[in-house]
Formats: sequence, C-alpha cells, structure tokens
Amino acid sequence: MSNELLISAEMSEADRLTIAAGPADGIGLMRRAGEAVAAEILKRYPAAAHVHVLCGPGNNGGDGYVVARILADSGVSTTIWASGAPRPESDAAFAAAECPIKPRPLSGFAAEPGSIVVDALYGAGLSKPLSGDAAKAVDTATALRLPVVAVDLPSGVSGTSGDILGRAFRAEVTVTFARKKPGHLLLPGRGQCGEIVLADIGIGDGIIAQLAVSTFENVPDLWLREFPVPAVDAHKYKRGHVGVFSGGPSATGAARLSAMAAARSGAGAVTVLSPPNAMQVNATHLTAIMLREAGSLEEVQEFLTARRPEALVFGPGLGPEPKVGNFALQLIKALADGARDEATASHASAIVLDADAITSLAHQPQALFEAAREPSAPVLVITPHEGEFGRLFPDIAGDKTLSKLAKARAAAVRANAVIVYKGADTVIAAPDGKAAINSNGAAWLATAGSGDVLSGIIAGLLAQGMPLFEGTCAAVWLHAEAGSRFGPGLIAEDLPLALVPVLRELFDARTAAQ
Ligand SMILES: NC(=O)C1=CN([C@@H]2O[C@H](COP(=O)(O)OP(=O)(O)OC[C@H]3O[C@@H](n4cnc5c(N)ncnc54)[C@H](O)[C@@H]3O)[C@@H](O)[C@H]2O)[C@@H](O)CC1
Ligand SMILES: [K+]
Repeated sequence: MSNELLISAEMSEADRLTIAAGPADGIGLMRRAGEAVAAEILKRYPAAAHVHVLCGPGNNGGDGYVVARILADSGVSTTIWASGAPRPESDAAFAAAECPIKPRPLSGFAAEPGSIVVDALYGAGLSKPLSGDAAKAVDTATALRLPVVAVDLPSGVSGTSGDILGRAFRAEVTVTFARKKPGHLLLPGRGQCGEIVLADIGIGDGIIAQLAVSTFENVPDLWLREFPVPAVDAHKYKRGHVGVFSGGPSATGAARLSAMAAARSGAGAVTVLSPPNAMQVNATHLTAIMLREAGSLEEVQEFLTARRPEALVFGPGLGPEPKVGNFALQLIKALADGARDEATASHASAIVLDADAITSLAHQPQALFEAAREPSAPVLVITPHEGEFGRLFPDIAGDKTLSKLAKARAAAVRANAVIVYKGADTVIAAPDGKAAINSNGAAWLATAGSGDVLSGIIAGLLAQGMPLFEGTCAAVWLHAEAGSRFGPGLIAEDLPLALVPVLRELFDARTAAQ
C-alpha cells in the first residue's frame, strides 16, 4: 500500500530506519531522490534550453545538487543558484562536492524565457516563511511564467499543514519521495504542487509499516477489502436498511436525495420518515423508497423496533431550529437505551448528523458530546462544511496553529464521532486518531443538495456493514468520484445515478481481489 501520508518526523524516521537496515546510506537515498527528479525533467522537458537549479542549505538543496550533476552529465545547460553552502560533512555537502557546477549566489538569480526552474530550496525542513532571496526567486519565476519542478514540496508549502508560509512556488510537477505528505493534499498547498509524482528511493513498505502511520490518502486501497459484496442469498433487509428523516412539506427534497443515494449505494431498503404534514408530498415523489409517518419520538421508536434499520440520516432539510437539536439528542439517547434493552433492541448502530442537525446542535454542543459518550450510544458521523464546523467547534476552528487535518482530529475526539470536514480537501477523522484526506473531488460537487447525497451514501455503506471509518471514507471517495466524472452540468439529482459506473468498477475490483 502506498496510501500513507507522512509528516516530516515520520519521513526522517523512515530515512533513519532505512539507513540502519542498510545497505543504503544517507547520500545513497539522496542520489536516488535526485535521479528521480532529473529523470522526470529529462522526460518532460527534452527541449529545455536551460535549467536553473535553486539549492537551499539543507537536504532539499542536496537533492538539487544531484539533479544538477545528472542534467549537466546529460548535456543540459544547467546553472545552480545556492542560498548558502550545505553544512560541512552533511549528505548535502557530499552531493555538492560531487557536482562539477560552481554555484552562484541565489541573490543574483535571473532566468530567461524557455528555461526551467528546479526548486530545491526547502522541503520537509521548511521552518519559517520564505523571505529575502528565496521570496524574490519565487517572484522571478512567477513573473516569467517559467515551468517549475519542485523537489519534494514547492518551497514555501508546509508539508504538514498545506499552508503557504510567506510565498510559495507554483510548480508544474512536484516529485516527492517514498510517500506523499499531508501538505500535498491539503489546500492551499495542493494547488501549488501541480502534478505529483511519487518516486521510489528505496524506502521499503516494511519500513513504512514500522512507523504505524495514522494519516492516509483516501483512495480505494484504504477500504476496498471492506466494500460490500451482497451474499448469494441476500434479501433486501440483509443488504441493510436506512432510515432518513424528512423535513416539513416545503423541505422534503433533501431527505429524498439522501434516501436515493443510500439506495443506490446498495442498501437493500430505505425508508423516509416523514412528519404527518409532509406525508402527501413525500408520497407523491417516492417509488422504490418506503415512506413512514414519524412525527414523534414514539413513532420513530416504533419504526426502529419494528424495522431495525442499521443506519439513520438526520439533518437534511430539517431546519436549523433548536427543537431539531433536541430531537437529535433524544434520538441518540433512545437508541442508547434501546441498545441496552435486549427486549426492545431498537437500535440503529449509526446516525449520520448533517446540515441543519449540526447547526441546531451548535446551541448545545456539550449535550451532544456527552450523549455521544454514553455507553451503548450509536456511532455518530458528523459531516460539517466549513461554516457548520465553525458553529459546532468554534474554538478548534479558530485555532490558527491547527491544520484542517488537526482540526478534524480534535473535533473527532471531542465529539466521539467520525468527522467529515467537507471542502475541496475533505478530511475524514476518527476518534482513535485515524484520518484520511480526500483528493478526487472537483468543483462540480459544490452544488445544492450535494451534501445530502453524501450523507445518504455514508448511511448506505454503513448499513451494509462497512466499518465506520472505512465506510465513511469510501462514501466520500465515491461521492467525489461520481461528481468529478459527471463534470459540467452536475446537479445533486444526477449524483445517485452517477454512482452506478463507479460502483461497478469497485465491485469488479473487489471481487477480483477475493
Ligand atoms: N528520507 C528523507 O528524509 C529524505 C529526504 N530528502 C530531502 O531532504 C529534505 C529535507 O531536508 P532537511 O531536513 O535538511 O530540510 P530542508 O532542506 O527542507 O531545509 C532545511 C534548512 O533550511 C533552513 N530553512 C527552513 N526554512 C527556511 C526559510 N523559510 N528560510 C530560510 N531558511 C530556512 C533550515 O534552518 C535548515 O537549515 C526533503 O524535503 C527531501 O528533499 C532526500 O534527500 C531523500 C531522503
Ligand atoms: K522544494
């Protein structure tokens, strides 16, 4: 698997463990890193008139000296612009000594149209905002619109948070080593990386496994083995039952989008739970989806006991009023009580809290967090976008020292829930610290009702027995993949059907792997 994302301490540890295991040493890894970058440049820019390699004082710069040496050996006209000499005896100093090109000071960096820039100023060791000559170099390359190939990370992008420190290069290609870093996927860093190439420099999977990494890129490898394949003797309730709460007569569409998405994701049965005054309008619009009147907690409990849905969606279209939050709390409590009482066993094991449920619970977040900690409480998935996250977790949202990844993790621990912190770089985080960053989304998904569909997919996959974190990650990926492939013109109604070809591919991949 190569879906792990490494922070810089983990990358250094991987480096250390690889060197300790032998036979590679530090300069050996650096040579492989530089070779990978040089190969990419020779492949992509065979007609480049000139290559300017910008080398920093650390190991990122060391990789740059290797690149410059190989390019020069290959007959490419190459200049090195260095910001300070490498520390004596360091791997970077060895790499610089092996390179026949005499470096010029970065302060004089000038380039001509048609040339290529290799950014080997700072990588994993970036520790403060880019300033002085480095910032000027960014401005020069940007003004001339020169193609930039970044070594490991575009200088100025934090590998941990994806933040831009001061200024950053906007690369056409970024070549990184062993595994991607969170900053390659989190915004705004992702936007600076261009195409990301992952190069093998001899840090084996066994070494990565020793790191016990807890952050992943959300790709099918992460959850495919848990992806549901219906049993030969499946009947509809064996394929999972989802209940979706509907809003009032003028706000029923959101629940229907969720319900349709749950059904398309493979749940065998889906029921819309409707207030009495919305029964007529829901009935007019539902065919395969079942409908049940549930205006009170008692009626909901009757449904839970009689039909035993595995997952519920609560929030889309319900309205942001405090009474919605109160109902959510009562529901969580009722499910916790029900799960303890074998006689009623009215338990749904998962609730997806979305949209208005999140906003209404922001009036009493502590009550939610306490309810989620009750023994036997159902597992919760909370799916806030930026605004909703800020309402439910204002202090975490306002903490400028935390990345989006760290914020999602902190929220998951506090709420004892899987948090889907939505956006173009959606982060999924579980209370046990596991987290994934999604990277296959597209702007087409920013359309009304898209989030309601996502909630339905999550519930649909959880109802079919996928584990909580993996099921949620799979839903986020599926939703993004369906929307990205559909492209221009996408509206939320299209998404459930757009899931079908993606599901087919996953199903085929899953069964082929069995
Ligand atoms: N497994 C690994 O860890 C490997 C790492 N390699 C390379 O090593 C890099 C990391 O090397 P380092 O840890 O030496 O870190 P860097 O080379 O990224 O930077 C470290 C140096 O830059 C200074 N610095 C940081 N930000 C600055 C700023 N904004 N302005 C001025 N000075 C600044 C630091 O004080 C330090 O001297 C990776 O990005 C990668 O390119 C590769 O050689 C291959 C193997
Ligand atoms: K760099």
